[in-house]
Amino acid sequence: MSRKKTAKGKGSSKSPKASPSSGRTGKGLTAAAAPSSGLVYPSRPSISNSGEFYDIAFKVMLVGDSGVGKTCLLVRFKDGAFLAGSFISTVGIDFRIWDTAGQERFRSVTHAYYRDAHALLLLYDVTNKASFDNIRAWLTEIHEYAQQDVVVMLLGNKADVTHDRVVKREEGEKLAKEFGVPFMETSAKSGLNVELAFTAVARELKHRTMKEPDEPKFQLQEYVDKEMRTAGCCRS
Ligand SMILES: Nc1nc2c(ncn2[C@@H]2O[C@H](COP(=O)(O)OP(=O)(O)OP(=O)(O)O)[C@@H](O)[C@H]2O)c(=O)[nH]1
Ligand SMILES: [Mg+2]
Repeated sequence: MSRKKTAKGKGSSKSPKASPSSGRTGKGLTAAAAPSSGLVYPSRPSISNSGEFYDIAFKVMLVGDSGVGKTCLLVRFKDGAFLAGSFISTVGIDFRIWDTAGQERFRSVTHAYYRDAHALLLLYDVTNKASFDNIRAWLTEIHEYAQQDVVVMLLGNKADVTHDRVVKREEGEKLAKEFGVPFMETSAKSGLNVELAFTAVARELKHRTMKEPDEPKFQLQEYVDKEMRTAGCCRS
């Protein structure tokens, strides 16, 4: 999603806007506090941990009930690792990665961060029916607090679990269709579709930003389905 610049780069040629803060979530996705125009043109290029520069930054957030695996999904994407064992619930907001807390008591804090988010990855846990049932409430909340054109993708996480699964993939697909959002199942444990979830959102955001007026819209769900077919990974 980000266009790399050389270390000598001085930001975009378009009029620069100061970005209050920025942080890298990994692999080309840059999370930043962004103006509501949708694009971030930092006064100086964002620099990643690996020393690469980017001149476009998007703010992507992970949301969903406590325990659905938001932190694990991000850690898997960023570090390629799985946080097994004890569950350390996120407190408030993790600024490093724009990972939000799912617990109700932090909701007022996380609302404040929706406003300038460009994309939201909305997670439920396929082994937790309540987390799936709460998706409608999450979508209502997103509608209320986020930008109208925010990119939302629904993710059914913990797809690696078989015996304790209580939400079928078809149910996730149906709900996503009802709300007109793209959907896929993921697993922070096995890595299933994790990279794809982030890159698909990144492609959508980049396409929106770069697209010529007469160019057709990027079809996120089509892209995801095609990628999954190519990988031969997840459709039964
Ligand atoms: N089997 C399996 N377990 C997972 C997966 N993702 C997360 N978990 C487990 O689920 C628990 C909760 O994961 P977290 O990532 O901390 O959940 P969270 O959504 O960040 O929770 P809050 O920070 O409270 O909002 C942990 O014990 C993880 O090990 C997954 O894909 N598969
Ligand atoms: Mg967390």
